[in-house]
Amino acid sequence: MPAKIHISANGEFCDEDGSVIQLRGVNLDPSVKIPAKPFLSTHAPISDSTFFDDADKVSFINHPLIPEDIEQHIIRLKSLGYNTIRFPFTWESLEHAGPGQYDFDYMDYVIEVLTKINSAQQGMYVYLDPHQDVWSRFSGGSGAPLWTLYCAGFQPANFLATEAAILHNYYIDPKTGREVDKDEESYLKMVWPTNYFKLACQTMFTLFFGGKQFAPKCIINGKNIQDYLQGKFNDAIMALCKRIKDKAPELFESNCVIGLESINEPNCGYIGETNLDAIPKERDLKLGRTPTAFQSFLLGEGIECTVDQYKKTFFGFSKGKPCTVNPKGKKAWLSAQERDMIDAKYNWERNPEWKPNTCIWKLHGVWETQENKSPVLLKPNYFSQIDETIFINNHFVEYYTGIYKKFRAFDKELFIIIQPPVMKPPPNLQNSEILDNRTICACHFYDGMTLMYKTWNKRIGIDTYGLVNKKYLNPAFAVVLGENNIRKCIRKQLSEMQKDAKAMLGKKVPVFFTEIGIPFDMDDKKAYITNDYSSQTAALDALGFALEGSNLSYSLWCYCSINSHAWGDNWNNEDFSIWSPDDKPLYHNTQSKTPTREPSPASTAVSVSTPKSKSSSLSQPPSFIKPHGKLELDSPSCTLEIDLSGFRALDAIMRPFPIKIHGTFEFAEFNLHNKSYLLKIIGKTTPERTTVPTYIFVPRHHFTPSHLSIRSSSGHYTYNANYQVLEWFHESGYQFIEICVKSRSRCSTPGSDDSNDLPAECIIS
Ligand SMILES: CC(C)CCC[C@@H](C)[C@H]1CC[C@H]2[C@@H]3CC=C4C[C@@H](O[C@@H]5O[C@H](CO)[C@@H](O)[C@H](O)[C@H]5O)CC[C@]4(C)[C@H]3CC[C@]12C
Repeated sequence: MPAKIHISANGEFCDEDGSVIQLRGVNLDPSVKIPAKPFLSTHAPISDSTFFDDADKVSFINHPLIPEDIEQHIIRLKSLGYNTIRFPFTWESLEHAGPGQYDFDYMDYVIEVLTKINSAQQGMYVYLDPHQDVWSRFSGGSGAPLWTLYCAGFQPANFLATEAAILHNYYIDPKTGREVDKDEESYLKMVWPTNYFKLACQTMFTLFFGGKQFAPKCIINGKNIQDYLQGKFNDAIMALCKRIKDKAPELFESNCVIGLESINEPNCGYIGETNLDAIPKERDLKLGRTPTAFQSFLLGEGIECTVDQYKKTFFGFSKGKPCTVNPKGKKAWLSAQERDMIDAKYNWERNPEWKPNTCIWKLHGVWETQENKSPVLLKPNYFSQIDETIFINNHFVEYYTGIYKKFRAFDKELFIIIQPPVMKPPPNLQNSEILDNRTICACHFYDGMTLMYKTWNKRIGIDTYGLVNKKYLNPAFAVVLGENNIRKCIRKQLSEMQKDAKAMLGKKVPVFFTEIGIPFDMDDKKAYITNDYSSQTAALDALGFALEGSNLSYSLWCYCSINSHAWGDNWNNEDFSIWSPDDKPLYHNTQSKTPTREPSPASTAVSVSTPKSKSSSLSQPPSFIKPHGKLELDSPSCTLEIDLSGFRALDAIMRPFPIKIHGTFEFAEFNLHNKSYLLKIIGKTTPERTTVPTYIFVPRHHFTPSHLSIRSSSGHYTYNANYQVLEWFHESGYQFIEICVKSRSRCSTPGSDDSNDLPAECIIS
């Protein structure tokens, strides 16, 4: 069983003896964003009202995985040395039928999936992610059930006409099943996040986090809508956790399920907007038709508006021709009759002041209409706050306190992972009662250029984190030139994110990149025809380089079991999966060796030692080959079966890393081009000669066992090729190890500045 994960005084993941460990893996998987029955990907056209009428009858069973296939997927992930899975699920999957009406069959299916993950060889660490994107499927993303939008008084069937949200589904021609692809009418690449600035999503997040302050009239069943929604959301998450504990307590006891993350990518909605009559200057993302907040209120009430339109150009987003949107009499709000029916169905009783068929922001006096006059924005600064940190330190903290308390009442030892808004620092919680020693901070990182342009630009890069956090007086200063500088800039961004998080939460809180990834459909999907994934490999290598430089734990976005070249991850045209059934032939085409589903021959296990080092008390015979047996390693990073088929950009995904350091981490770098790996650590001081090694994942894919060449500052090693694990028994204090392949006379890892004081090189023969 995997060892229990502890946290060191410096906020690193470690075992009970303080040996530093790294959590590495994927988000498994994005198919949880869409129902499985009926299969409703975002490229299912909406041709009639069943999309909405039957939303309470869907089932998510079989998303993320078909139970029979689980072991094979887990073996594949373990083949990369991965030990951890971020397990997204949606509120909708648990409570689609109506408030408090849980889908226990789905919960039991989740338990089945987790149990199978746990029993696949040494299992995997799993943490749960209540996932959302732009609130829900019905507002262009994933997450919340349809009834939450009804609860706010919305009529989602009219979001298309009022442009309250942009849904991929509306861009599919029901006759052909293909995407409409006519310039301004097409669904633009990465347009879905613009929903964060549209009426539906922005209102929902404002109500969820700040309903009591900004929408006091929105009272439902005696509660402000903020408390109502947060209560239902938290209860649904806890219902799943409790069901797991009741039905399969071993999943917690055996360290399979290790924790829960707070809501994915929380968003401030309108909170903090200073002028509802303008597009905020600080908004980095402007694409397609872009109404101001006030214009979106008007459109929501069926009033025609002429709105700005933005295009992506070489220089970022630039304004094009304005465009007139005419909702043709439709409103984004439920009519009196519709709302009566909905309220009767869900047993809702609303505050009589809450008028139907009316924008709730009009109801709260933000704007008004008078007969024969143009609508007037009365309070352009209604959501304005004294400074930008108000949302994170107040509204977000209030929400987080709710889930924290419920989760801690349920369990004191599991991790709780706090996730601030994307690319922003967390709240200042030092000395707060809601920060404990089993808390982790989640960060997400996406490189703006790679994400928006879907290409790996080796010449020009952007300090995305710096840009988003307004660290530059002029955005032009965020530009970096040349691939090396771009790589270093990404590394600096991740390390700054870690530093900023620790400045807010304290150094004892580990930072975990629970999402990081790249689009694979780069360069207009060229790789799917040419099989040349070099752009994707370079982009992923840059992320790997950045992460390993600080020994950061991470979960790549994503592994999608139903990925296809045609529709990517089956959601909003995204294609972030590191694996695709459509790429299964790739491995055979590009590799000389075929994947093994069996242990490799024993003769590939080799063991070498360095010559006695200057200060060494660990002198060993110059070299020996130890017949290897089972590895004494309680990490899920080990597998005897290896299956690499279907991975894309495998060279960059498959990386050496320290599974467990007998000591603490100093530095690491994997050089993909010359296949060399350098690790620097501070070995633990132990009174006796140490018998505890540092375990390093050394993938055979890069390091052919018969050609391994290793040198280090001290100690000896045993390479177990079956498990792809190197055991390095070293001395205490500053230590390094360099691993490369034998063709070169010496290892020459960039970043290594030790070349002069190295002991004699040791090469395995
Ligand atoms: C020169 C460039 C054009 C400058 C770009 C500046 C901005 C437009 C971008 C800077 C930061 C970007 C945001 C970073 C992170 C995001 C989160 C992401 O959601 C998660 O990612 C997965 C892949 O998209 C998704 O499937 C998961 O479900 C999500 O959890 C969505 C995009 C974005 C908001 C991104 C948008 C563009 C920037 C603001």
